[in-house]
Amino acid sequence: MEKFIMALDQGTTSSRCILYNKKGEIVSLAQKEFLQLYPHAGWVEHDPMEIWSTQVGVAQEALYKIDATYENIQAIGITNQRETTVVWDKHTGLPIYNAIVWQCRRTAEYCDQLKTREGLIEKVKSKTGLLIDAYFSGTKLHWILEHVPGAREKAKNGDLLFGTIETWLIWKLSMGKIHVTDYSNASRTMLFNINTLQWDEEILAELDIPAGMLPEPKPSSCLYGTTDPVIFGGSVQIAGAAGDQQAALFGQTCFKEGEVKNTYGTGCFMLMNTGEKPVQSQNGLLTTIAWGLDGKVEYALEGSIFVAGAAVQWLRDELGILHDSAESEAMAASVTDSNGVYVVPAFVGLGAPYWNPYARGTILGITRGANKNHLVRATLESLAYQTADLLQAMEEDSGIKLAALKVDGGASANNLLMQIQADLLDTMVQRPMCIETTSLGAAYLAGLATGYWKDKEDVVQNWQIDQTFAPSLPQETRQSMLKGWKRAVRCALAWAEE
Ligand SMILES: Nc1ncnc2c1ncn2[C@@H]1O[C@H](COP(=O)(O)OP(=O)(O)O)[C@@H](O)[C@H]1O
Ligand SMILES: O=P(O)(O)OC[C@H](O)CO
Repeated sequence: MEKFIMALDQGTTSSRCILYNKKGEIVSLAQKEFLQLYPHAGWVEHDPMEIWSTQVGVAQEALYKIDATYENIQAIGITNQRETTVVWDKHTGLPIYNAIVWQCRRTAEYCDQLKTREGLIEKVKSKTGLLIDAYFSGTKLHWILEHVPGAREKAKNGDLLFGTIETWLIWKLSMGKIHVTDYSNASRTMLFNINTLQWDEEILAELDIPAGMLPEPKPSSCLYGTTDPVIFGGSVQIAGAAGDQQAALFGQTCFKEGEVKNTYGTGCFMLMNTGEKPVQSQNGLLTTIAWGLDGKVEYALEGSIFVAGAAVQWLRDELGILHDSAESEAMAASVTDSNGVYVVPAFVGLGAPYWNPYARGTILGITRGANKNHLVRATLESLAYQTADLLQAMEEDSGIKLAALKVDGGASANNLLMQIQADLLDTMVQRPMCIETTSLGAAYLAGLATGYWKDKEDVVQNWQIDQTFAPSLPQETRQSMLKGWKRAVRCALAWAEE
């Protein structure tokens, strides 16, 4: 009987299940979008039960589509939107509040307070590799304990559990038996010491978080346990887990130091493998755990952009000028440039390298001739400009001049965007055949733990180029476009300062 690896990819906007064969080819795929909740300006939530029901639903659908059963599945690998925080009652299995999503800014003021505590900024940076920011799980967890009636007391009594999304899914898949996280996800909480690979007691005390509610940290490729037989009709091994951006780095087979990928999804995330040593950024990048595998841990430098494909969704859902995201390509290609229009999609503040939670979205440079096609083009360009900011920071931190950028994620399907990206970076952009590298990475991690693939060399050969985009813009035009972007960003930041 042919065996596959099941990758569960729980993203910000949809839950996906993909079954992979040995060649890393997709044999079945099912996907379901779920509700985005915006209870206040700058707040973002998901319903954890909807995350679970869509995720288990697409898993069953992916099996059903090819007439497969649990017996065809060698192992499950999970990858997930990171930082998003769930707290649930361990007796009832019910969340006590909605999941607070990574994009949510509700704890920005609390972060400002934390930053005034003596030595805490430096401590957080050296221990966790992160900055103090509302992006990470720690302050979201603190918010739930402070604001949900009775939560703090229940947590002290040991009745509540915390998890990022992979933890929540593993707990649900095992019907409450397994409470674990992997190192890559743990490294996004601002509570995890990336040097000792343990929850950091000093930071837990600063944020008043009881250690008893935290999951057990484990490598990203190992046997966590099995699913409860009720879910798929029989038990399946759960053997891989990683945050989606680290999983994409793995799926792109960036196994060597200095290799970089950029993923264009809801947000946009550039990661560079820095090997077995954590590298501290001087330019607003994060130090994070790439994965724990083969008894060791590897690290990455990361640039995080909060709004990328989400800006295209905004054109579709809030402005109604697109029917679907893919239409952005034809509309943007119908004009030769953005006609001087700049969009800074700082809808939830700005991430790397600016780290300003109060910045807000701006549209600049509008003249009477500007039309909706220019606006769409300027929005696509904003993804490429933000990426250019990251690459500059990464090259300065690492001292490495990139020869080519490997890309993936939903919006990397947009050829015009990829061409604009190559032009603005003045660097080759390489798109692989499989742009579902996030789920592929999770599949590899699970497959390596269970002997489906032998070793990393066994999967490298699966990576194949679909298209390369070469830079073709005159230097003068490029420099003037980048200069305009910097001015536009200053305006978005100035709004915050007012
Ligand atoms: N052809 C396209 N052009 C521009 N943006 C696109 C295109 N296809 C998808 N997107 C954007 O990519 C995002 C979806 O990518 P995906 O990798 O599935 O994201 P996530 O994992 O964050 O849910 C959406 O925000 C969507 O607007
Ligand atoms: O849902 P994505 O793919 O945009 O990824 C979200 C990131 O994990 C947030 O850190």
